[in-house]
Amino acid sequence: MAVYTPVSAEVLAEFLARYDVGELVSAKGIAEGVENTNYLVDTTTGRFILTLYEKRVDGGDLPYFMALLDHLAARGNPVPPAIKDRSGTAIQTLEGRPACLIKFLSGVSVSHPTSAQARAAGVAMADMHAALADFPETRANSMGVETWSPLFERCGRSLDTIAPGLYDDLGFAIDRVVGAWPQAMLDTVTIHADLFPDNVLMRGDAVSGLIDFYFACTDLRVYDLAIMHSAWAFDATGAHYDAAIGDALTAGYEQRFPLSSVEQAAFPTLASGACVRFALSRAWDWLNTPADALVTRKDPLAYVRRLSHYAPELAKRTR
Ligand SMILES: Nc1ncnc2c1ncn2[C@@H]1O[C@H](COP(=O)(O)OP(=O)(O)O)[C@@H](O)[C@H]1O
Ligand SMILES: N[C@@H](CCOP(=O)(O)O)C(=O)O
Repeated sequence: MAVYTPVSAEVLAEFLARYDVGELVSAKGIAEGVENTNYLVDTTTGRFILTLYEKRVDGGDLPYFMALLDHLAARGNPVPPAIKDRSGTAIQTLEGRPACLIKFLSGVSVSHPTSAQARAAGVAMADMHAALADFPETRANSMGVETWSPLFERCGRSLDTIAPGLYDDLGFAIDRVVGAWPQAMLDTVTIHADLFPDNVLMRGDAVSGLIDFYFACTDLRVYDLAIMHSAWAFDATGAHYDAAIGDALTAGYEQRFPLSSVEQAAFPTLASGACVRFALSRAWDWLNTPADALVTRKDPLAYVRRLSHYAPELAKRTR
């Protein structure tokens, strides 16, 4: 579930009165998602998403995210900008939380993408990177390479309660990946940094929406592709790589941004970095979310296992 902050019909109707969006017809909490509270809101003029930003999104970052969405939407990318109220304000406060009313995009996120869908998603990422070439704002990656060792140490030996030996194995992988990180050799641009299948809406084989930009930041362009590749091209256990999906995704991306030999050589390190980054954030959540919480915890080991594909030399230390 992802309704951390309840909003009553009365409070929502009053909130919507700030906008030219008609009157409230219905509102339902959206179960998908883990970070924020999301409601599907129907009014007499249309459908919207109401998002209340919970603890992981810093309200101070919202102007950056909203400027990014406006920039992409203005260039024809299928992203949902925030709706502005009558005074031109997009970022509001509701029930003590930062909140935005957001354009609803049709489509569904697919659990098991086909090659055609993976290819279309790769094209959509490339289109997004092209459109962001002249986006002037920057934001440091809050889950970037320099944050991994500190987060790892904060998890500490408790990692071994997730799987025996995980502290040593993940520590070994982090040292190797951080030591090989190709920061200075590659383009740094604005990236999505979390373009998992659940953040891509599709209608058939066409991408109808890219959502959830709340990790967007300034980082290596091909790292964004590596994150996407690691998220799309494996089964849920992380043990089985699907080359058809991985290849289709990359081929779609390369229609616009063919990978240079330097980028190709760096790709396994970038993808291993993605494995480390998501293994760590999932492990932190695993250790800090009560087992009976309403949020479904995501399996950190599914990301540790992916390392065996990208970095076989680390495989003997990972499971
Ligand atoms: N603009 C949108 N249009 C349509 N559906 C959306 C939109 N934004 C979010 N959703 C729906 O809400 C769900 C959760 O959104 P998401 O941004 O991924 O939440 P979280 O940040 O909590 O992970 C998505 O899986 C999707 O079903
Ligand atoms: N994609 C991340 C978690 C971030 O959750 P999201 O619902 O905001 O995409 C993961 O799978 O670990």
